Amino acid sequence: MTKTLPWADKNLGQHFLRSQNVIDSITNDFKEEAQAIIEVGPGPGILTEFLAKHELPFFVIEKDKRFPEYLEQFIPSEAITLSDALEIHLEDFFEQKEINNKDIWLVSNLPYNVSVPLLISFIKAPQIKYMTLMFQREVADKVISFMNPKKNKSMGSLLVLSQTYFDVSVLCQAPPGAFQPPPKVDSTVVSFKRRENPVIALSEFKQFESFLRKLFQFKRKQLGSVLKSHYSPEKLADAFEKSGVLRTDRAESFSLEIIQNLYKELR
Ligand SMILES: C[S@@+](CC[C@H](N)C(=O)[O-])C[C@H]1O[C@@H](n2cnc3c(N)ncnc32)[C@H](O)[C@@H]1O
Repeated sequence: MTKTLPWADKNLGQHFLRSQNVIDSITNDFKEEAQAIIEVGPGPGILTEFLAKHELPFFVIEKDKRFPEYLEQFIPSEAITLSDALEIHLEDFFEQKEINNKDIWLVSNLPYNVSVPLLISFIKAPQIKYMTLMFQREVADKVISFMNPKKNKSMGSLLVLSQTYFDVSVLCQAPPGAFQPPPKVDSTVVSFKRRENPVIALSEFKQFESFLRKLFQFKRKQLGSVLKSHYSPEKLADAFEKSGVLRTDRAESFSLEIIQNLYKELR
């Protein structure tokens, strides 16, 4: 960086990366198959500087008006969209930028307060084939923790949605000292690769998400009582039998496969 870092705006979740190891882990996660790159929340351009070295169409979306003057050291002003990423419809955005037919790698050191809704919007955009995302560790645990498919009790919507549509793996951990200013929490970098043939088609995302909302609303309650107001007793009995679950089971302990099967039986 040639310019000194600006002061960090806490309301925008600003913690700038300073660990070269973490910067390298993220930027080295580049896949040769990627045909375009998007960075969300580039800040003053700590990752941008490295990402811009690939000779691919590259666009960034940043909310803070102070940053274009920093980012323009590395990318042309036309590549910078000054906006709230949550308000952007990604598929329209890709079309405007003429990358809607490309396989996109999306990179983001995510602002913690908006990481979950942003992740959902990334999952829904089919052009995004690869992602390298930094999360607060607790959020990363909800995406990836799946140590024992039989005993796991942390099953939830975020894990199901992420892993139905992507293969996910942890790239590295980032302690508070990896950032300036240091956050109060640990962070985790997660790598995502879109599944070519997901068990539930992306076109059913909305319906699947709404099923998961019902399923996990009371995830410690027995399945039979959680779902009884949404489906007829016959339909439920049939779906439970075909998916190999009991009405006394609790959704928090299901495997990904059981949840996908249950959805398919009940849709
Ligand atoms: C954790 S900082 C990361 C900065 C830089 N990429 C880095 O790794 O050091 C998060 C960045 O996201 C930006 N940001 C916060 N909310 C945003 C939103 N809704 N849309 C776009 N950018 C946002 C912040 O201004 C900040 O630049």
